[in-house]
Amino acid sequence: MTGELSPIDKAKFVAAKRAAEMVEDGMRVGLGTGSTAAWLVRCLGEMVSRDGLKITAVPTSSRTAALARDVGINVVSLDEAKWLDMTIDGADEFDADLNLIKGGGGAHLQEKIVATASDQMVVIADASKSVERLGAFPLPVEVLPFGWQSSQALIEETLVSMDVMGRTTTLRMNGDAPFVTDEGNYILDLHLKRIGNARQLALVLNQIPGVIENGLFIDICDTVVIGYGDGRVEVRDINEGTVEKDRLDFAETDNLFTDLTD
Ligand SMILES: O=C[C@H](O)[C@H](O)[C@H](O)COP(=O)(O)O
Repeated sequence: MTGELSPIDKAKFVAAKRAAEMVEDGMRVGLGTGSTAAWLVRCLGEMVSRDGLKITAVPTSSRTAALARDVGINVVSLDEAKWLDMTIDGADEFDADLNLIKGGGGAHLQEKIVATASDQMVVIADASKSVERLGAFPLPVEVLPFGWQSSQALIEETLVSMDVMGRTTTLRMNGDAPFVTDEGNYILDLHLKRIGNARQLALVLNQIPGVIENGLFIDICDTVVIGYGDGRVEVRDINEGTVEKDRLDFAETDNLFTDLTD
């Protein structure tokens, strides 16, 4: 029962459930990665099996693909789908302009490709992801394993030249070995504290040899659905501002997803 969920899980769940309502029959939908996106996949799976919703989905990671198949969603590659009506994904941070940091789960490369191949990107997040200025969450940068230390040195030089507050970078680990992305690359996490000019940093980082993609999503997200621990949901649109506030009818919900793990 959702009543047994922690407030943070309930917040993620209600955001995902509200976003799932935006999906219409026949849509081609990009499915994000992470604990919040996993709730969405479960919600959509329920709508497919219970209500006969017909969608074609493009997952943004092997984890999401496995979960989507598991819950009965029709999964295709992005090249098969070609273009998507909507992508729904989580985020590690979002600011007032709906710019994002993503990649906490190391999936931001596929996520950015899928989101930018979509008419609309909807982010689902609990309220703790809302920030005034991006950067408290370490910025993930996917790098080629070949010469990754040279790429790291160049990234650190770039941070100094841009006068960024924090300049520490760390190789993401998975136990004793480097964390490896779905594409076989490494992740460097940039501990910046506060990013002054996120737009410029996003462009500059991607110029560095060996850098595949950074986790800044600038001007990509259209809508954020924010969930709260008491079941409230808020919807913010990039053009119209807050379009829905304090909706509480998600407070008591179905007996769904008790065993969700990500
Ligand atoms: O690489 C992972 C993704 O960008 C996630 O969407 C992001 O880290 C948010 O994940 P979660 O919903 O688990 O906080």
